[in-house]
Amino acid sequence: MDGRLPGRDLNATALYTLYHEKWQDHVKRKCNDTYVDAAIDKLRIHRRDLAAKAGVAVSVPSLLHDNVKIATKSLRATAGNQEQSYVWRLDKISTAPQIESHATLSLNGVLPAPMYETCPPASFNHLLDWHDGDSMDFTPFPDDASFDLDAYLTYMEPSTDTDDSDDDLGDKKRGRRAEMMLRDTADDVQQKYDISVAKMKEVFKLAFVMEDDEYDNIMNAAPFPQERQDISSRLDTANASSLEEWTGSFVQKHYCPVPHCRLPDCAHVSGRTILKEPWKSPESVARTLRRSPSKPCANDCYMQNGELGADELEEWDALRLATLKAAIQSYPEASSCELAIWCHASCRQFELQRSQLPYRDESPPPMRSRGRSARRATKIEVTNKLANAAASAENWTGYPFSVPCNHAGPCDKNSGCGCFDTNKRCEKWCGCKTNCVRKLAGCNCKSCNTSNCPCVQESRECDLSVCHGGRHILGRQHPCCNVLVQDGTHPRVTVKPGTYGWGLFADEPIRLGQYVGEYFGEYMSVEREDLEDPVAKFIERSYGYAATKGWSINSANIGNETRFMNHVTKPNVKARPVIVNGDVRIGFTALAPIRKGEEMFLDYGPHFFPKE
Ligand SMILES: C[S@@+](CC[C@H](N)C(=O)[O-])C[C@H]1O[C@@H](n2cnc3c(N)ncnc32)[C@H](O)[C@@H]1O
Repeated sequence: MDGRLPGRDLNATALYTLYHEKWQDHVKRKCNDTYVDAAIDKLRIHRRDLAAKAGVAVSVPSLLHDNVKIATKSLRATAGNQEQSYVWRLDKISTAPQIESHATLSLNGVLPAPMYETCPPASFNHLLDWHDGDSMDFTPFPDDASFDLDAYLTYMEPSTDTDDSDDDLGDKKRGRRAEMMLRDTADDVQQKYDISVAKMKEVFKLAFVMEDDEYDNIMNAAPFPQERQDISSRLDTANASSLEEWTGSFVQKHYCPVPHCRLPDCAHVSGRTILKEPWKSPESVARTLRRSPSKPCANDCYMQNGELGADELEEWDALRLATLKAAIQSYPEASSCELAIWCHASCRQFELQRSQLPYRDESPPPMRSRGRSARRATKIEVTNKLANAAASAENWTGYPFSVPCNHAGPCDKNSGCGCFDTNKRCEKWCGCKTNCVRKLAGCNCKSCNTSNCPCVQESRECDLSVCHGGRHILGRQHPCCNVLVQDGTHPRVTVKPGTYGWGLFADEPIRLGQYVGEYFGEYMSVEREDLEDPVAKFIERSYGYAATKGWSINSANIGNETRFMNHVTKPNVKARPVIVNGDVRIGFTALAPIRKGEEMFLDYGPHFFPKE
């Protein structure tokens, strides 16, 4: 017993009492801009207290920035028995006293960088299911003792004012205010009652008679303490030897393999309990290795409803069959119950298709190719006009990633085709026929290292399952130079105090032109990024990288080491946005040879730092 009341005691009256308390709190607090300032102050005080406790020793190394030698000060401090490394940065090369910003500590005008410099790792870009305008709450690494979650959540509360007009903004604010109060109530309920989240959601829905959308918004984002803690405890730091390994296993545990699904812990993930082994491509596939499920699954299980009949066999296209093979090859011992989601299929249908496979599977390793189309690439089947439109990311509308179309008839203006409407190419995941003119037929070049390659011309990486008739395999008979992002091989790098706060350093020599990594983060609409701007200003760091006109990839809340690359006007690394299977991704390559231990820099462009 943890002192909580039994869940059955939570009736509507008890719930309303809690809700009413929240409502009164809210009225008292008068959540307005002053309140947001107070939250920032709280964070400042927290940091100052932490620093005040520290024993201070200062060393003065010097740094070379844009060929100017700058003296910097770094400070190591001890808080309790824990040594902390504070990073100090020079805001301006000036001896004039500076205005204090996020901390009251200052040393000759040098300001400490904020402490929460790390965040959960990502190995692909994410869009949240409650998205369309919302963003992920910042979740620091569990080792970041200084991060004050309460203060942060308070800070993130929407500011409210007395604006009672009926305009959209007023409605939106009122809606969000109600949402906050309900979330706080949910939080309280979990602390007071021994009740499962599922049960609590039920009670809420009943008591507040919510619309489905409204209910989902609140419940998906509710900071249930238990679920929150789970996220950090699920990051298995102890058993991972590198950030990459950690990232990889985190993603595998929390994201399903369905290409366009980017929902952390989606229904597929919660339904799967066994697929948590690291991804490896096995030597061969033997069906005898397969585990037998102990009970039928909920996805129209093959163990139910009698013998599987050949007449139930659906006609699957080459991509789906290749996905099926890739799934089996990756997890030979997994049952069809576990793998069916790879093909968006029922477990019964998956099992049937599986039974048609030869005993040994000869398909290529899944990391190299998500699917293998039987289609031969002979010529480019699209008009120049379409190619030009697709090549210009700036002209795109809608999401910066592929949303498969699915409709009757050809992909034209009459069919309600999303790809047509947003002027994008159809991808292999799309529901249209393989000969759809909006699909890129792939290239037929030798190695795709010139601008003659039609994929390169459209700023796309080659699709190894389509280009060269599906035989365009890295490092083999038809080597391809245009799959850097998909291949993902990059040199080792280290994150440590750099020229401006944290920086990224080469851990091994890097060749000119070598691929150095990809920028991962959260897909954020421009509107959302504007809302996050005060936070970026407060922490004095921005992590948004424009992917298209309306969207950026923002690593403020989730990202990888590349988020630590600082800016100079003569950089040694350059970014190259590229379309990979319909998604805009940002890869980096070296602009010059980089020595081991050298800091890696980007040019953020003319708009990042406003002109003085
Ligand atoms: C993408 S982050 C780079 C990593 C960052 N240094 C950190 O500690 O997390 C971008 C932020 O780094 C800092 N920064 C990078 N280059 C800078 C420069 N040349 N001058 C001043 N600040 C810079 C700014 O605070 C900027 O918002």
